[in-house]
Formats: sequence, structure tokens, C-alpha cells
Amino acid sequence: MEIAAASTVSVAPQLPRLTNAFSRKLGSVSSLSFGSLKRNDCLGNAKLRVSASSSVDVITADKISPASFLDKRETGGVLHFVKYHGLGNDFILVDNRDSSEPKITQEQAAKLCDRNFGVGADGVIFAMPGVNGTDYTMRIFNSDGSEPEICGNGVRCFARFIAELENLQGKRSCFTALWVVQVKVDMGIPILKAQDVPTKLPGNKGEAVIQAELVVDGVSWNVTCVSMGNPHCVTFGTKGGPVQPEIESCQRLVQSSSIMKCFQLELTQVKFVEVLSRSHLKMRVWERGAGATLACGTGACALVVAAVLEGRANRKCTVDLPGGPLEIEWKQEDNHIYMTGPAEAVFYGSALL
Ligand SMILES: N[C@@H](CCC[C@H](N)C(=O)O)C(=O)O
Repeated sequence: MEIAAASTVSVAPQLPRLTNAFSRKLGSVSSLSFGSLKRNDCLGNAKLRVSASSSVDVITADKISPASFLDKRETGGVLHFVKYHGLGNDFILVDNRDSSEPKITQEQAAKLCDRNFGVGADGVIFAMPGVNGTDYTMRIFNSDGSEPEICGNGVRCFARFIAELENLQGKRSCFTALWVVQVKVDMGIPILKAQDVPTKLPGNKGEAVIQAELVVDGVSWNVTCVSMGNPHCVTFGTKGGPVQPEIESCQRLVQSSSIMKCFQLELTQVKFVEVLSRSHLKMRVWERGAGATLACGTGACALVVAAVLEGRANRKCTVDLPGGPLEIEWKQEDNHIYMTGPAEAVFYGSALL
């Protein structure tokens, strides 16, 4: 359990403007660290670079028997995967290290994510070969098949998946996997400039969109817009005061034509927040491409940023999500946001495509 607390994953400063591209590098691992994720300035899809090795071997959780996972090569129409989740935000992880193209299409991903007709997940994550000097690249498809820029809970699951793969190959991994119940990720610097989020809502302080008015069905909401690589619209309530974070309101807001007009992207994701205290927030989320999920890592980071900017909370908060809590800290010293939370393997499987 001590190991968990000491886990560290850090992300380098963000790209100057939002692109559909994201790069993260793993490094600076100490014996009790999980790894370190760093963004660099590569363009492309989400990339994860593993560049350091740890003095601690990966030990696979004994309840899981992955022995033959690596031997299972895709043979016509079958996909082997491991299912992971971070606070119930669940993903199908695919070993895609032998190809720079995802093993399945976006349509197939959407089918696999279906909770009735497929495996069921909020997204499919691919461990791809590294590019531009990186060791691994992470790509993710949402459950509707769309491809987002980044995924906070997914990054934690991805890191554990890489650890597992490396361990199965007998490598000394830069991760410690056994009983690492908490993974700490440096999520980098939040993007606040309206045009970089991107949102068409007018920026105020330093061009950031803080407590802007967004009228939906005649109701005037206060919203703050933050990108963590992907865009988030955070609200603590209407002009009339706080509202309970209900998923129906999230959905109504996110699907309204007003919000679509305000965000250059077709859809964004909305976070409804209740302030329990200056260090304790409660959030409901409606995710772009996935709908209501049990947790959203990038969303939790965005909401702490919004809460600080609106003067409602301290820089270090516990964020309660339906799937459980995340610890989020927006550090004054480096302007980076640190997210700590769990990532767990659930089962190994093979799916017919
Ligand atoms: N649906 C999101 C991507 C996934 C976010 C995720 N659940 C998280 O933990 O950050 C999007 O389209 O941006």
C-alpha cells in the first residue's frame, strides 16, 4: 500500500494550443514510483513514452492468470484484450505494439463497448508502438467510436497494462504493478484560453472563460471552460444558485444546441459540481462520446481548476465521483495538476469481431 502512495506519473507542459494530438513520456522512475508521464511536443495521437526503468520488478496480481495472454495472437476475427477500470470508468486494453494501425476499426470499437451486445466499456485503448523516440503510444476510442485527445483514467489503466505486458515478457518494468492501488499522474498544465479550449464563449480574465453565462432552455448557467487536452465545461449551478449534480441536467445541457454553438467541437463534456467544502467536491459527468460515466479523470482535474478560478475551493481537493474519489492537486509551484486514483485489471478475454 505504501508503494501506491508513492506512485508518481508526471506530464510535461502542455502544447501551446489544443491539437488533436497529445504526447506523454514516461520517465524519472524511482524504486517506489509507478512511472512518470511527460507530454512532449509531438503531433499525432496520444503518445506515451516509457524511458526509465525501475529498480522494482512488476509482479502480476496473483488472482489473475495472464500466462498465455502474450501468446494469443489475433487469428482472423478474434481480438484478445484485458479489461481494466479506474473508478468504474472502464476500458478494453489491446496489445497493439506490433502495428501502427489500431487492430480494430472505430466501428468495431463501438460494438465491443456496447454493454448488451459487446464486452461493455467506456472506451478501447491501444498500446501502440512508440513514435519520435517514445517507447509506447496510447490511442483511445470512445464507446461511440470517436477518438478523443486524452483520457485521465485511461492513462492510469494504460500504465498498468504496459507494466503487465513488460512483466510477461520478462522485462524489468518501470512500473510496480502488484498492489499498486493508487497511481499518481502529472496531468500537465490546464489550457484556459478560450480559443485553445476551444470555446466560442467570450473569455474574461487572461482570456480564460470563467463563470461565463450560458443560456439553455431559458435557464442561465454559470460555466467555466477548461481543457486538459480535451475540452470540459464545468458548472457549479445557475445564476440563481447551486444545483444538485444530476446526470439528467448534465445530459440536457450537453445536448442543448446552445452549448454546441459555444464550443467549436461538435460536443463537449459537462461537469456538474457540488461544493461540499473547500477541499471536497462532488461531480457528475456527461462525457463526449461516452455519455454518463462513473468517473472522468480529466474532468476531475478540470473541475478543481474551475473551482480554484472561481474562488470556491483550495488547490488540493478530493473529488467524489459516482465510482469513487480522486485526489486532485493543482500545484502553485509548477502550475501542473496531479491526479491520484486507482487502476485495476478485471479480466482477460477474447472477442469475436
Ligand atoms: N470521453 C472523453 C475521453 C475520456 C475521458 C476520460 N473518461 C477521463 O478519465 O479523462 C473525451 O471525448 O474527451
